Amino acid sequence: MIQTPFRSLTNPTQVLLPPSSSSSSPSSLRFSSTLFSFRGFSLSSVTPKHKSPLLSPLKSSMAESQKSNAVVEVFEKEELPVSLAKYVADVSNKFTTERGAFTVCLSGGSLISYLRKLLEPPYVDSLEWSKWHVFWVDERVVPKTHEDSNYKLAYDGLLSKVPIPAGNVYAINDALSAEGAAEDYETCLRQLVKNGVIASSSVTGFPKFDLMLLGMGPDGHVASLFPGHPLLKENKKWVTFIKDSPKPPPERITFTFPVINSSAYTALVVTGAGKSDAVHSALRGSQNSPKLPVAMVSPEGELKWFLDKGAASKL
Ligand SMILES: O=C1O[C@H](COP(=O)(O)O)[C@@H](O)[C@H](O)[C@H]1O
Repeated sequence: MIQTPFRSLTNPTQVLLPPSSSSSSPSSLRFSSTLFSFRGFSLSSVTPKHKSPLLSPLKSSMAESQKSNAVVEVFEKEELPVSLAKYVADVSNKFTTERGAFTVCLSGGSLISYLRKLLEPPYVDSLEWSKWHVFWVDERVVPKTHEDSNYKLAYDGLLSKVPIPAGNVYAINDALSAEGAAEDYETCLRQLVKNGVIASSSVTGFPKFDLMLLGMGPDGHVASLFPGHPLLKENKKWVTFIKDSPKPPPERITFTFPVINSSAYTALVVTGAGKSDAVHSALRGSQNSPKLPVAMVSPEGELKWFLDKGAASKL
């Protein structure tokens, strides 16, 4: 399937962060005081709600790793979940219409609470939930009933409240070891690619999920891919495991970067001043500084950052 640019993701209440115009950046970015565009994808209807220092051109460039198909938006606290719900709904509508299925990957942590507006009108009644197929970007190797389970978090906060068929929710097998659960999950994904539920990237050969919803830890980790960990270099497996996660619980399974970076649409949802250093490093860091995992998110499709003012405070 050929992906066409998706053009209905604007919201007139957001502040945009301009990429640098000086540039050792590989991107072909244009910036004016209220809009910037990527590969001709122009956010021309965006009107900033308030004037922000972020709107003045900055000298530094976007980190080399962040491709030109990235959009960064900074939201007022209450507006982030509103805009995120619209974004998810737009991507869902695109894929349910085009191919009769929507494959979406969830992270754990704070992300789930930012999806809360999907549970309200118009989305709760209008989305084609029966066509959703839900996966986890990463999961902790604990029983599904455990407080640390990303499945439980998503089930309690979202999945139990919408009519997604149980068979379309792909939780890990929590009876297996970390290694076994990762293998089992990859086998499941391979089967779903074979029968056409999950698309396949013609560029990378890895599964191409319709939407990847990522969070980020204060240390810059995404999924369960932590700074300096050898798993950052995994380039063959689709799903792998970690037994020494610096953030508890220690045993987890996680998508690898080739899978994360093959997705059609990716949202990186990052809030709080405690994450501002990592955000700065990813978006403004010099090409010579060590790359945080979040800076390695560089998808084949479109990447959109959803930041609050705290997370954006050092940009
Ligand atoms: O451990 C994890 O942390 C990250 C970030 O969580 P947050 O609460 O700081 O947003 C999350 O994206 C990941 O899925 C989770 O397993």
